[in-house]
Amino acid sequence: MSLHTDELRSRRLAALITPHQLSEQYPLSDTMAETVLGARAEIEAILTGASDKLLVIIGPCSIHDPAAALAYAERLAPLRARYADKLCIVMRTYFEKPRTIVGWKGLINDPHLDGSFDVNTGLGLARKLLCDINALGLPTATEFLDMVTGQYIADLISWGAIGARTTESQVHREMASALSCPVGFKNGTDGNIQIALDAVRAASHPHIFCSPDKDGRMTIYQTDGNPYGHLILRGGKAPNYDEESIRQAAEGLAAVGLSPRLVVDLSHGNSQKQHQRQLLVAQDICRQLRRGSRHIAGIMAESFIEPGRQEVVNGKAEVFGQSITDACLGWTDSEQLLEMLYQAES
Ligand SMILES: O=C[C@H](O)[C@H](O)COP(=O)(O)O
Ligand SMILES: C=C(OP(=O)(O)O)C(=O)O
Repeated sequence: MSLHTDELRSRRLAALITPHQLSEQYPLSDTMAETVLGARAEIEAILTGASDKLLVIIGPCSIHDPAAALAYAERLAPLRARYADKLCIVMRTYFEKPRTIVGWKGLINDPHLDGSFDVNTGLGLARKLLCDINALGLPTATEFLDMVTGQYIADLISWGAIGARTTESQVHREMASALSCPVGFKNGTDGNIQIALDAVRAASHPHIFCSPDKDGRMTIYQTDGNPYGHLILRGGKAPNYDEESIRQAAEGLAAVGLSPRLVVDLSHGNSQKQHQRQLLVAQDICRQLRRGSRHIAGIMAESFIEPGRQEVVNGKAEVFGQSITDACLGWTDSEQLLEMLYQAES
């Protein structure tokens, strides 16, 4: 055969480590597994309404520096314990970023921040960090964006998200139907909630899903369906955290036989990407909680050690503990946010 008709626009860079090889390097210990299984059960009870606790998914927009993320986790872990009677605090550990057009796609894709795309190193850094954080007794949350890389870390994740840009994607719904953790679906970037309601329903069904197995063999999986899919209101062209928007969304869930309990993202479209506005959104949510709202199962916040964001220059992020993607609340505001949520919970 002398003529080639495919692989004309791609070239091999390197072989990918297998999930099994990576988990041999960074194994899931019994302590970590207890953190994961305990948090998943807690979150499931919150989503069904069996528990009155508030789920709080909080942490950086993206992880770019494992040392800074671990320093943040070491601050957050004692607060998870302190507020455990009313809040279920889970750290955002986002390693894959969906981009509106192009941009840095996260620690797994480009761990050195310089376009060298050392994916095997990125996977190792991500898995090691998840082990370290779960070993602190702090559960972790992530967005599942890539169809392959989830297999390397899913055993260490207590809560998953499908993002606004992929909620309508059939393969992401199929992946969610297979995941062992509860999975939230964001409304669309334009504010469309219907696609997320459809996604929760689709993911609750069994599917045939093709994915690499833990040894990297392409495999046909039969999924069971995920009974803990739920809606995340993240705003769109306009915010959707107000009482009326939440009531309408809950009605939409109930109308199709789903639990009318949902998560509100304080950031993204709900804060119109102004990080400080997350506190204003939180005040409104606290007011709704004090008035006895049964629809708000949880919130998500973007928070790091330093407030705001920074640009990466020549592959370097100068400020320790500051986001390189969306701007985040700083630590002092994050502490205030958690105290405010705790006080609002009856
Ligand atoms: O949460 C992060 C961003 O909002 C998301 O990745 C999109 O980013 P972009 O619009 O800067 O590409
Ligand atoms: C990308 C994110 O959110 P969204 O999908 O809502 O834009 C995120 O939470 O990091």
